[in-house]
Amino acid sequence: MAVSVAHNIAAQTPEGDAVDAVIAAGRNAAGRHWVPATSGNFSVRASATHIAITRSGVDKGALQNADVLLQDIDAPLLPGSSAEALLHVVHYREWPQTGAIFHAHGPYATVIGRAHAGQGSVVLRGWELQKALEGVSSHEQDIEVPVFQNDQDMERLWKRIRARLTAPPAPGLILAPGYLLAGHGLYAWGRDPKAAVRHLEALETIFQQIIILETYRHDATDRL
Ligand SMILES: CSCCC(=O)C(=O)COP(=O)(O)O
Ligand SMILES: [Zn+2]
Repeated sequence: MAVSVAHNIAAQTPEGDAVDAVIAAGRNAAGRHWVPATSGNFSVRASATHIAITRSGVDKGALQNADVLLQDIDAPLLPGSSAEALLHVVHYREWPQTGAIFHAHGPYATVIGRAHAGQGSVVLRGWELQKALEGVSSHEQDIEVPVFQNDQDMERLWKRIRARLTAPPAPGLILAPGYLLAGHGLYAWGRDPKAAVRHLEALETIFQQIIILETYRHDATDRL
């Protein structure tokens, strides 16, 4: 089945649960002011071959079942799907263990991505909240969050993202379960929706803490 709209999907099925999880993720993100002006897109794996994903251009804080599509990850993208649906579908194809991908336009992630576009990554170190990321057990670990220049051509953008995520990380660095698009926002994923939202929240909060720290240091220097 290539085409399906979620208002026809029965509750308490893997597909129905995936739709519910997408709606809950959108509402949560809107409550945190991470998806202003219809931004952001959310997907949850329903099976080995299908994901539930948000329609394009809808308020992600007011999602209804009809705003969620059931997409076959090996089929062409459904009409009306998210403008960034390709970044979701190809990720699920490449990494079968990914259970949810959440994309938000939180202010701190968006600004940090733009500030670090020239370096191509942000390295996190010294933040206790790093331990909310899968596989991280210490604030002393160096976590690399890749940063990509924004691009409206999703195929070209995905080629750059894939090349980076499949390359071995530099010695001593662990790749975060997320990446930044400069001046655009943050993609984060996890084995299930709970892990994906934890990663989104941890990264957005650490970026906020970095910006507060840098502002504080800058202000303190001005006072000297
Ligand atoms: C209005 S924000 C511009 C598009 C975008 O970056 C986004 O995340 C939302 O796009 P979608 O097509 O998924 O609604
Ligand atoms: Zn976006």
